[in-house]
Amino acid sequence: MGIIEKIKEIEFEMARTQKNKATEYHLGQLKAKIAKLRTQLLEPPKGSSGGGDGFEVTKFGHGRVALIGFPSVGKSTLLTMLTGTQSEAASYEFTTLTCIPGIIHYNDTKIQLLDLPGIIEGASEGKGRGRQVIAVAKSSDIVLMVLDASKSEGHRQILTKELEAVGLRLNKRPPQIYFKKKKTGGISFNSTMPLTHVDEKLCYQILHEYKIHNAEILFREDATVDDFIDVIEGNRKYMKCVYVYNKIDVIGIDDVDNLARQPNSVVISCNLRLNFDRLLAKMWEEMGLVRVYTKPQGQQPDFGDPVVLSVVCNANSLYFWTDAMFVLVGVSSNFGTTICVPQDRGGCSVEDFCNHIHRSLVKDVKYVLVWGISARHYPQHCGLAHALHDEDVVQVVKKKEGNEGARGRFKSHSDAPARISDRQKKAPLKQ
Ligand SMILES: Nc1nc2c(ncn2[C@@H]2O[C@H](COP(=O)(O)OP(=O)(O)OP(=O)(O)O)[C@@H](O)[C@H]2O)c(=O)[nH]1
Ligand SMILES: [K+]
Ligand SMILES: [Mg+2]
Repeated sequence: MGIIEKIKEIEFEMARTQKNKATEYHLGQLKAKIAKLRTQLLEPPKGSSGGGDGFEVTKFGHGRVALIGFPSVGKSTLLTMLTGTQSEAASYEFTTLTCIPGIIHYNDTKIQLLDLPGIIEGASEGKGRGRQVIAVAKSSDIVLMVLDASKSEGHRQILTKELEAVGLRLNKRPPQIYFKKKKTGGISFNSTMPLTHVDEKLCYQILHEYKIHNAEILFREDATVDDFIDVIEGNRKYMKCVYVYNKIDVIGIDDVDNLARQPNSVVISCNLRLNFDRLLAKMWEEMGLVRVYTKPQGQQPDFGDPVVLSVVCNANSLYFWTDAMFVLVGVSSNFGTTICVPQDRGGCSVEDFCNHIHRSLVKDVKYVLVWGISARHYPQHCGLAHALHDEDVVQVVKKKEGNEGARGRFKSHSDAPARISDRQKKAPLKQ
């Protein structure tokens, strides 16, 4: 029996199992079994070099955005309109058969937009070109899920399920569960709050399914079985997704209004060129790009040529959320728990900025001067760990130079008010 048949069989068993306290452990185990099989499915077949007829497109620009959707929802039309790169569009399904890249110029940055073939239900199991399309989605910074506003809302759920089946988690942050495999010592299970979805026994059973007998586990939130399995699998990718409802020219205003109010959604019409500004602004916001302007001593920065950093980690580590719900660096959220910040926080520290300019720069840096939202006063004297904000201006002071004038100059700023006033914000950057 193939992997897909095995998954189908377990799904069937789950569907006919009643959900109650008595079957909870059994269902949990079945979920773990499916997760293991899905991971197997993702491994390239033995003997292949892993790739082959994929859509390898070289990364370009400061970020990558993939257009994912059912056939004929208007992905190619949208790519052509936003980037000027021609991608064939037609009224029949599967017009696009490969990956077509285009470039969006936005806020002084270049963003690579990828048009892809339509995907259909079963894509995660290899239907159509689903697997290749999903691989491209995974290589992107965010996904624009393009939907036909005149079609059923169910399409969004089907696509989300397909992407989840291959380990993508859309608009979710990683579960706050600490998990570490050990060589000896058995299982130590703890939680910082009462758990309502799982208990110790259920977690033991799932660990048993994975043949894990020694591990340290700490639940820092009231997570579910699925969250726990995600943490054990460790290969999940947490991505932002914007739902783009196209073709609003063919539906009524009440329906448009409804769709526009859904979270993370933007309504557009390619035919009428409607709401592209909003779409681009939303895309930009979700990408979490940080533009930093380099200021040579005694000169104005070049505001047309930023160093572009990203606060969104591609790995499973920390995900910075722009939503008000989750607070940036390690402060408490409105769940009353502390969001822990792993060692490798995003990529927007002064150190990341220096590495962007030149690998060897970091060791020569004495400190940097920062103007902008991340600075408490202007200019703030910052070390390598300081987290930069979009549109900050940075002047690097190297070790040799630092001993001379700069320190004295910094002192004169030390009695500046701790908060930035509007007047200060507008003040010219002298230094
Ligand atoms: N009414 C309306 N039709 C649109 C709109 N945008 C695109 N279309 C039409 O929808 C059809 C499909 O457009 P495509 O851009 O080829 O769609 P696609 O998603 O790239 O399709 P595949 O490549 O086949 O997956 C074309 O006939 C377009 O003219 C829109 O905003 N309104
Ligand atoms: K089409
Ligand atoms: Mg197309």
